[in-house]
Amino acid sequence: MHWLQAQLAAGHAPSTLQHSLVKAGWAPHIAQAAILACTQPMPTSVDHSAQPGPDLQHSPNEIDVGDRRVSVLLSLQTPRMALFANLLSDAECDQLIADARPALARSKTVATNSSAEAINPDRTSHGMFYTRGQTPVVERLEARIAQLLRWPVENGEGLQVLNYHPGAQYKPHHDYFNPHEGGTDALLRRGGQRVGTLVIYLNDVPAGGCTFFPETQLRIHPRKGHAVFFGYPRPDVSTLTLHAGDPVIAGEKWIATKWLRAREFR
Ligand SMILES: O=C(O)CCC(=O)C(=O)O
Ligand SMILES: [Fe+2]
Repeated sequence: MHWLQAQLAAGHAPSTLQHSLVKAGWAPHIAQAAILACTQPMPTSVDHSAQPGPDLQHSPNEIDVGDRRVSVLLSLQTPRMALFANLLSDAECDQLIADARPALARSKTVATNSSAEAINPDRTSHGMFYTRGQTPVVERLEARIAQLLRWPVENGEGLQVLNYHPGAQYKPHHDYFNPHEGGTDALLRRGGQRVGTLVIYLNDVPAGGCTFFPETQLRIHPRKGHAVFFGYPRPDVSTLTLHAGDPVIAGEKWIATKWLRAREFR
């Protein structure tokens, strides 16, 4: 830590230092966590006001996430949202799809009335979950997300990959667990509420397949390597985070979704 602090103080870029640590044999997420600890105050579980999100205080147009620079294309206060480009390279998107393909099954969503997984007719895509750090690309991506959204890797659910064919969609929903439904208590035991979502686009969709926010009439058009973040500090409709996956009209849509929990997700 002292060495890192000295290097940073001497003006070495966090991304350069991270490369050095990884070259020296550090796991990418450990290297990134060490640099994060030296450069940014980490939210802790005792800080109940902390929320995930990018640091946009000084209107940066790019954010250093360790091993690349992510562009900020759009940001909004309410709903709390940001659109990013260059989170992943084309090759990384392709790799995530290739590794997910064999594991695809009919998508399931968590039915909060039973806390069991069930086929959900509102979601006509196919999907799978990676475990945290399951592949090198997943590990790299999770480290970038932690830096980009200033939220610990451990608070993230495993990355979910969804594949939509023409006609497939995800009807309007909230990602937080409804506090008034019976199964929610059991879900909250694994890491508390969901407090933010990052939808990552893994391919270009010729037509349709936007992520749509009906309350603001905002549409995010999918673009390979881009990602949209939205945060919801309360599990409440006032966050204006109702959203949907529009039906795909032509081609296919592939996304990876990272849900962030209030606490460590186990
Ligand atoms: O398909 C989309 O664009 C949205 C996906 C989504 O809402 C989710 O994965 O929670
Ligand atoms: Fe969602």
